[in-house]
Amino acid sequence: MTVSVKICGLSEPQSLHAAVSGGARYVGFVFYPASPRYVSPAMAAELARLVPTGVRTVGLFVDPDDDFLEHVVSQVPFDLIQLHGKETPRRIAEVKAAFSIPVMKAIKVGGPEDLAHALEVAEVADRLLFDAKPPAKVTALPGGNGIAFDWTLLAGRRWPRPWMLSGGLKADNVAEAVATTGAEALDVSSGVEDRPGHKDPALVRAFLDTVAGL
Ligand SMILES: O=C(O)c1ccccc1N[C@@H]1O[C@H](COP(=O)(O)O)[C@@H](O)[C@H]1O
Repeated sequence: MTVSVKICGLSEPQSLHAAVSGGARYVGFVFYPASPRYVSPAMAAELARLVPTGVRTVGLFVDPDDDFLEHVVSQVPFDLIQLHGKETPRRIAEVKAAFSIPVMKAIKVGGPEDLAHALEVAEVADRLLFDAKPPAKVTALPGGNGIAFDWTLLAGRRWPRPWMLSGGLKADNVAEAVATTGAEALDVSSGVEDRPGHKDPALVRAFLDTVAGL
């Protein structure tokens, strides 16, 4: 089985190179200002120039308004917009219509009830992304927290859209994550960092090598 990988939160040429040379099929840039992985549109545009044909660029946003999306999208070419906030199906449809770029919507999974919501989202989003819902007591970002969820919730489930698994993935748990969920695409951010917001090229390569060996 070929499992594709998105390395998210890239902000430097070295880690971008490690991602694309190691076989990542997607690279993600974070436009959420409170994130340690935030990149300016100008920096993302420079990095996007280094992305070879065949690797897809993803812009990650959290509840963006149209002005902010326009500001970024006019500078950086994206193959996919990732919405990682509280965007409703209606808002997802608006973003698709306004920017003509496919949308991947993050579903925060805490329990089975969140998966019912995913079916509603799948009516409008082009792709789904399952991430962990941080426990209420934890002060956390809307994503990129290195927290995994109960993967058995996805076991045996089928979805009407292509989907990615994310949340707390790293080289030493990814085999179990894929075996449990059947995921054919993965998204990783903090699991390939040596400190918050800083990708370690060696960890990026180790993750990609592990996935390639599944
Ligand atoms: O990475 C971030 O900083 C981020 C900020 C705001 C929303 C989402 C973010 N990242 C996404 O979160 C998941 C899980 O990441 P991790 O591997 O557990 O660190 C992933 O889909 C990232 O794209």
